[in-house]
Parts: sequence; C-alpha cells; structure tokens
Amino acid sequence: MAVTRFFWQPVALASPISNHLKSFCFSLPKTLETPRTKIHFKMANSAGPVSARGLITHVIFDMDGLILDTEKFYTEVQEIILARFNKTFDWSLKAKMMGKKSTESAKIFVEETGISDSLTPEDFLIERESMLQKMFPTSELMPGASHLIRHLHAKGIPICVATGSHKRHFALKTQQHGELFSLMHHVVLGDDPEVKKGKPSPDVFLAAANRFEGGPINPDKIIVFEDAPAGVQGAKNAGMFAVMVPDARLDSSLYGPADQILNSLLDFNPSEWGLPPFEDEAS
Ligand SMILES: O=P(O)(O)OC[C@@H](O)CO
Ligand SMILES: [Mg+2]
Repeated sequence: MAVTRFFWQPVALASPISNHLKSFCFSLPKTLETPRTKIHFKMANSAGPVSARGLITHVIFDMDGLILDTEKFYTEVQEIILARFNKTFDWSLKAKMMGKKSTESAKIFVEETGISDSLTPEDFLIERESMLQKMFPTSELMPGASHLIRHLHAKGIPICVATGSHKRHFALKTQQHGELFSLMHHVVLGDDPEVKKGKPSPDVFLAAANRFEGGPINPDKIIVFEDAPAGVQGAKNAGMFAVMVPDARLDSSLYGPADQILNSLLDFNPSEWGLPPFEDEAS
C-alpha cells in the first residue's frame, strides 16, 4: 500500500484533523525534515488513522526510551565495550538493537560489529551487566511521561506497559518510580512466557491486549507509544496504532510505519485520538 507522509505545523490544529489534512497539509522534501521541531503524521490512505482515532479505548506504553530515559545507559556501556576493540558505536547499530530482548540485541551487537570471534553474545551480556546494574537505579522519566500516564489513569483509560526488558532489569529501572508504574493495569516483560519473540514480533503487544479487563481488546482500539523502530513495527504487526517518539539522533528513514511521530510525549494531544483532553498544561 502506498504511504504518503504529510507534515504540518502544530499551531494549525484548531479544528478537526480531517479537515486540516484536506485543506492545510503540504508535503516537504526529505531534506527539510526536522524531526525534533515538527509533529509528523503518516497516513496510509484517506480512510486511515484519522477516522479510526475516535475509537481508541486502551493505551500501551513502551518503557525504555519512552517512559524512562534508559537508552542512554545501553549506549554508554556499548561504547565502552566497543572502544576496547578500537571500534565506535553508531546510531545505525543502536537503531537495530533498541527495543529488542537482551539476548536478541546482544547477538546483533557482536555480529554487526564483527567482534563475534572475540566476544560471544553471552559474554557481551555479562560484561555490560555490572555497569548497567549501577546505572539503572538512577533512571529518570522522559519529558511528559508522568503527565500523560497520570492523566490517562485519572480519566479511567486502561493503560499498561509492554517492554523488551526482563524482570530483573525492570525492577532496577523502576526502583524510584514504583508509584507511577503502579498506575499501570499490568506490565508485560520481555521474558514473559507468552512473549516467544521480541519486537518487531507482535507477541508482547498481543499479550498486553489480552490482559486488559475484558481482553483481548481489539487491536484497532489501542495506541502503542514507542521510541524504537522495532517497537513501532511490532505494534503495527499487532494491528495497533503506533505513536513514535524517536530520539532526535535516529535517522528519519527508520521511522517506519508509525501513524504519528512526536518530538516528545509533551506534544501528544489525547483529543486527536478520541481520548479525554488534558485539563492543565504539562510541566
Ligand atoms: O521495549 P523497551 O522498553 O524499549 O526495552 C528494550 C530494552 O531492553 C532496551 O532497548
Ligand atoms: Mg523503547
């Protein structure tokens, strides 16, 4: 199916989106894309997400790089390990690893960097573990995460987490954020028995949809918030809507099939998806 990308300035969003798409949208050459300064929407066709947004009833959050600012820890330790081999860690490799189960991303790391003869995926995981264990308890929230989670919970919208992180890392990363995560109806982890394959497989998102009250919830009633290309693809493979909040350093050619691309969770407008509007300003 042909995919057209549309861009517009957020200030134009005063009346229903569908009208604006028809009258105010314009496309820009790729060179003019500025991912951190504009809100991007991707429309699969004229009957795509805009008409379906009014039906959203449930929300799934990714964790690393979306709720928690933890991707930087992985980047740091991977840079340290590669430096030992006189190699540098870049964002094209980062993009392939992020969002995946640790065993899967470890394999990608040693193979893509050409160090698999010297370091096995298992040894890589052992080497980075002691560094990560010190870093994870210092995890901080991403901008807008607390505001959006608290808002949806207060309005009675069922919310949950679907992460590639396994149980032990989840506990370390959320040590300082127990109260916020307690607002989630449930959390599906990467080492959950129902998650046979990591993102971009839909497993973690389908398990998340199954576990809501009255589940399984129809995927076209669900938005997934993601930062990683594999996560966006996984959400789409599950038949859900994907709102991507990518790191500014991620190449825009890797945004993939995201339905909406935001600079930050602070830019999310619940009303556009038929969710209860904010009553206050995000802080
Ligand atoms: O699915 P998320 O929460 O991004 O976790 C993946 C993580 O283990 C590293 O990228
Ligand atoms: Mg993530």
